[in-house]
Amino acid sequence: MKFFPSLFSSDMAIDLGTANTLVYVKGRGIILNEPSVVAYHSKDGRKAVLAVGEDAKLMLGRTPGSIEAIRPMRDGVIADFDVAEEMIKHFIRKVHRNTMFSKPKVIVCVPFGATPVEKRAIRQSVLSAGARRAGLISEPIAAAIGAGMPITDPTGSMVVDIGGGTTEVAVLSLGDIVYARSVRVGGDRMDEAIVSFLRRNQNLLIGESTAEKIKCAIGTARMPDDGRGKSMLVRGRDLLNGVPKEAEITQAQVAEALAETVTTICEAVMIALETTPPDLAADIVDRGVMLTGGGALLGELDLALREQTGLSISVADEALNCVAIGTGKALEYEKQLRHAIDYDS
Ligand SMILES: Nc1ncnc2c1ncn2[C@@H]1O[C@H](COP(=O)(O)OP(=O)(O)OP(=O)(O)O)[C@@H](O)[C@H]1O
Repeated sequence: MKFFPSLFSSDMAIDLGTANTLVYVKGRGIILNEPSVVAYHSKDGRKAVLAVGEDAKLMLGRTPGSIEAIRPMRDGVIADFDVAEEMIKHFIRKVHRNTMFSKPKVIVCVPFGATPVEKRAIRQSVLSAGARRAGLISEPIAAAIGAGMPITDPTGSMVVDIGGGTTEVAVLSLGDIVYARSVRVGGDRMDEAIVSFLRRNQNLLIGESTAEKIKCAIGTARMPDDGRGKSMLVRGRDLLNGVPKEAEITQAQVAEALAETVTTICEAVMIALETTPPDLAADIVDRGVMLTGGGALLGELDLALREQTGLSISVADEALNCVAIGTGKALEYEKQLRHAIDYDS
C-alpha cells in the first residue's frame, strides 16, 4: 500500500529559490531540497549536464576549465533560462520517476515583482519538463500561508521573506496582497559583505561558501554586548603574499560586516508600514511582523529589527521551508485558495 501514493499522485509544488529548490508532493510534503546549481561539462564546443543540486554545489568555485557550475537564479529571478529549465526538468523527473500514470500538475512560486516574461518562461520550463498544467503563486502569499498566518481574515498581516537573493516585504489582507516590495538584498548579499569585510580588514581572501559558513555559524545582526562575542577560525588566501592564511573572525566583526544589509531590511519594513493604509498598519502594529526564509535565521535579526522598527517581530517555525510548505498547501487546498493561483498569464 505504501507504494500506491507514488503511483497515482505526484502533483507538486516547487519553491524555485536563488539558493535552494524545494519540491512538495501533494499528500506527502517536502520530498526534495537541493541547492539551485547545475554543473556543465564542455567538450568540443558542446555542453552536457554533469550534475544538478547537491553534487553540483560541491563543484562551485572548485571547477577545472572544462566544467562550469552555474546558479541559474539570481536576485530571486531566473538569470539563465536554459540552465533553469535543465534544473527544473531534473528535479521534476527525479520526483516523478516512480509515477506510472498522468503527468503532474505543478505550482511554482514566483517573486512578487516577476515580470510577465519571467512568469511565462517559468511556466514554459515547467510544461516542457512534463507537467500537464503549470500554476504560479506569489512568493509572499506562499510564505504567509507556510508560516500559518491568517491571510484570509479581514485584518492586515505583514510577512518579510528573506531569501538568498531578495527580501520581499508584503502586507496581506483577505487573501491577497495589499502592498509588496522586493529589495535585492538577502543571504547572498550578507555573504558578499563578509567576503569584502575580510578582504578590507584582514587582507584575507575567502570564497562565498566559506562566508556562508561563517554567517550560519556565528552570524549576528546585533553587536554583541561584550563588543566581541564568539569567534571562529577562517582559512583563505593572504592578499599580500598569496599564501594560504588562517585568521580569527569575531561575531562583532560579522555584525559590522552585515550592518548595512540589516539596515536595508529594516528600511524596507518601515517603508511598507508608511505606505500601508492606516487601518491595516494599525493591525500590523497590534499583531507584529512574521519573518520567513533562510535569512530570518540570522542570529538576533528579530531583536535588531525590533530595536530599529519598534514592532513586535517573530521568526516562523521552519523559516527555511515556509515558501515550499505554503505553495504545497495552496496545492492541497486549491479550492479555497484558487484566487491566489494563476494558471493563465
Ligand atoms: N542559520 C542561518 N543563518 C543565516 N542565514 C542562513 C541560515 N540558514 C540559511 N541561511 C541563508 O538563507 C538563504 C537561503 O534562504 P532561502 O532558501 O529562503 O532562499 P531562496 O528561497 O533560495 O532565495 P530567494 O527567495 O531569494 O529566491 C541563504 O543565503 C542561506 O545562506
